[in-house]
Amino acid sequence: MADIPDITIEVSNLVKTYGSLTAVNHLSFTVKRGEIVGLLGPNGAGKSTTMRILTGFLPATSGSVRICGLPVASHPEATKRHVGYMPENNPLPDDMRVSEYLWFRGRLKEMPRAKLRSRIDEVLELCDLKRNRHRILGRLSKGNKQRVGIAEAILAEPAVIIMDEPTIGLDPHQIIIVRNLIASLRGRMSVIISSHILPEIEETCDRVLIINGGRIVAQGSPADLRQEIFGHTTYRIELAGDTSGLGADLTAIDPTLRVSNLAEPGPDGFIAATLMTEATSDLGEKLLHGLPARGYRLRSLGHIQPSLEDVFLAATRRSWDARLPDKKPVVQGDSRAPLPKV
Ligand SMILES: Nc1ncnc2c1ncn2[C@@H]1O[C@H](COP(=O)(O)OP(=O)(O)OP(=O)(O)O)[C@@H](O)[C@H]1O
Repeated sequence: MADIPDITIEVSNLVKTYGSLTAVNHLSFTVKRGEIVGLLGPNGAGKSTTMRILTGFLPATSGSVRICGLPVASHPEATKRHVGYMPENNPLPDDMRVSEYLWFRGRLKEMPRAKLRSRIDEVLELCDLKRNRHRILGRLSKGNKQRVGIAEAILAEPAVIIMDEPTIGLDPHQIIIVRNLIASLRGRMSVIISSHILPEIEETCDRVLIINGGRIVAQGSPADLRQEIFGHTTYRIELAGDTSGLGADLTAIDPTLRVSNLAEPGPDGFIAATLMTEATSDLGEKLLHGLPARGYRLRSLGHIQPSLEDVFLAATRRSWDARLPDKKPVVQGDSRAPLPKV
């Protein structure tokens, strides 16, 4: 891996038009060596088009893509060697056996025979396919077929793996297996996956790019995105005691804490309260110590995070709002979508 640069994917001002439709609209981003990046977007956002340009299967209208420092447009063959690609609904030849297919694909990738034999054993092990190695592809379950697709993508140990909807149509058990498999590539290969299954992106990816209308509308780690889109964290607590000074007590615990909702006391005297903070650090421990120290009885404390789904919906809605022609120009810092209830 010594010859693999720190930045494995560089996308700069990428544009792809189909006739009058702009599917990818001045997209720019980079991916680091060993990083797992999720591409999220509604249907037609431009995810598959972007992935196909990255893999050299589709020419860009303008802009550039570099894979391991090489421009894809002028070095299509050399860059393909650095990329393992699993397209959406990965088509496999129904009449081949698993190991036969991997052998065939490895030879197409010009892997030396001696190395290929042991590498096939390795990827079969990694993808939990050993007991299926002699089975006919057409008779495999959907989950096993997806794993064969991943095995093929990682076979030649490329620096970059691109997977379009790798868990589409899988049952929850198979999703966990494929998710773990992708996570096992962290640090070794740069991985871009597109998915509609948001919890999966959240669990697997270091960073998320949210795409809408061919543009990036938000990016960052799931935690950064929550902060950027919602700008606050919410805690729900149940406490008993005199709450007339709760606001001041919370400020003493952390100046960013405030009460956003206080319910009526229940028959047992406990009150449910919702607290908000703009702090980026977790204040759970401060609350657990600080409230009893100020005379409150604390029965429960929960940390309510907006899900990545909330972030995704808010980010795409924000971009749609910003593009509406009858809207006032969007001022920086004023572009947030109405906050979903969290
Ligand atoms: N070959 C093509 N010719 C014309 N238009 C196309 C072509 N391929 C894609 N498009 C259009 O480009 C836009 C982006 O499509 P793309 O498949 O990249 O989106 P996507 O984000 O992958 O969507 P999905 O999640 O539904 O697969 C869509 O409006 C689509 O209809």
